[in-house]
This record gives sequence, C-alpha cells and structure tokens, in this order.
Amino acid sequence: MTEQTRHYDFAADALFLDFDGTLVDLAPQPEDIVVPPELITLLQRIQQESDGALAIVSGRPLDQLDFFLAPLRLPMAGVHGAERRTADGRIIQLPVADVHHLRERLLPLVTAHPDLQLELKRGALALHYRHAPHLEQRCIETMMEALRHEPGFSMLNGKMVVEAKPHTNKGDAVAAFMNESPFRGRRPVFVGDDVTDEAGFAVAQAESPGQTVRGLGIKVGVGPSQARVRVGDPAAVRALLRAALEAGPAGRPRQEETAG
Ligand SMILES: O=P(O)(O)OC[C@H]1O[C@H](O[C@H]2O[C@H](CO)[C@@H](O)[C@H](O)[C@H]2O)[C@H](O)[C@@H](O)[C@@H]1O
Repeated sequence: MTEQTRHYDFAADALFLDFDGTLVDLAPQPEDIVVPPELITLLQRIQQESDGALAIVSGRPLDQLDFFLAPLRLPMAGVHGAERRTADGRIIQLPVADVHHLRERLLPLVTAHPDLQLELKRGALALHYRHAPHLEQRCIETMMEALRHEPGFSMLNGKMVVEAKPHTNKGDAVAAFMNESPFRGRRPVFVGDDVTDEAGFAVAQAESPGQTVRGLGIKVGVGPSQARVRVGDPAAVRALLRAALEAGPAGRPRQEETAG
C-alpha cells in the first residue's frame, strides 16, 4: 500500500467503524447478516496494534453488536450515539424518549402491510420497508406525521428504513470518544456507508483546536457524501484494514490527505 492509498494508520489514528453496509454486507433482515470470521480476527488485531483506539459506531444497540462480534468486547456507540461503551468498559446511556406511543401510531400501517417490519430499540424505532419498497413514501409520511406528536425523536432515512432516533448522532459519539483515552490526540478516521454516517464524517474531518491533523471520512459505496475518500463495499473495507496491518506503522507526521 503506497502513501497515496494508505488512508488508515493504526499507530497514529483512532478508527471509528460503522457496522451494517460497512463491515458486513446488508441482508434481507437485520438478524440475517453474516459476519465473516476474518472480520473478528482483523478487529482484534487492530485493537491490539492501535492500543485500543478502535470503536464501532452503529445504529444498532450495543447488545446486538456484542452478539455479532463475539467474543470481542470493543468500545462502541449504539443507537446512533444514544448508548456507548467506553474503552475502560463503562456503559453510558443518554436519556431517551419512550418509544411506545410512537409504536402505537405506526402499528396500523404495519398491521395493514405485513411486509413492513418494526424494530424497537431503547429510544429508537426503525420502520423497515426492504420487502415492500413501493411503500417507501407511505412509511416516510406516516413516520413524519407520527413524529409531529412525538418531539423526542429525529427522523432518519436510511437504507430501506425510516428511523425515529434520539436527537443525538454518530458525530456526538465520535466527539465523546475523542475526548477519552486512548482516542485522544489521535487522528480520527470514520468509515461508514449510510446517511447516519455523515455526522461521523463531519466530526472526523472537522478542524478542531485539540486536533493536530484533520481527520478523514471514508464512504463505502455510492451516493452523495462529504467523506473525502471512497471505497466500494464491505469487502474493500476489510481489505483496507488488512493492508494497513500488513503495511505496519507509517511513522508520521503525516501530510494532509487529498480528496480521494
Ligand atoms: O449504523 P449501522 O450499523 O449501519 O446500522 C444501521 C441500521 O442497520 C440495520 O438495518 C440495516 O441493515 C439490515 C441488515 O443488513 C437491513 O436488513 C436493513 O434494511 C438496513 O436498514 C439495523 O436493523 C438498524 O437498527 C440500524 O439502524
């Protein structure tokens, strides 16, 4: 891997990884994703080589991420930043709104269309239409109407899903990690594939007084993004991580990245 294509250096960077669509391929149902065994080995090696400066930042709850990534217990942010496990193992749960009233408002639509799927989380609710794509607009409109009565949520249009989530976002989670050891002082690199990851890219790439070098967003797949680098799919993300490990530490100070 040349300096031009080396986007991540485990010795100098703090790595933030989205999960679905970034580390694993999307699947027909949230529970159907397949975690390649190589991924566990790669994450374990990066955690060791980076002195623990690796975190998963996902829309999924922490317990689901732990299930899929077992036996690893990584620092993580779940539900778009509403819950977090720090590098020293503390669990931080931000106050969130109750989802049950919101669920009641969405139930008539879901009952009328069994191909729709409601996923309940602590403080968030995902309305999946992957098996009824023609209902996208109905789902968005129904969610917008429901949220007019439920101010504790923000709406997010993801991949075949419209989600009511807490007002916190992935950028807040990255900023919180960057204030803590072992992330503090490193260059943030955020890798993600969906709209929710734009907040992570924004914080990673922002110029901030505490950061000596500006960080990097790496967008996975197609679609508009502010990320300065792009890779094709989760297999390419795993290849990038593998190559970074094989290349060894870069020995910075590094030059400012150019747009990729
Ligand atoms: O932030 P992420 O880690 O990317 O999580 C985003 C959402 O991922 C899951 O839904 C998405 O992936 C499913 C499995 O591939 C797919 O079936 C679904 O259509 C996608 O929207 C998860 O179910 C959500 O809770 C996450 O918010």
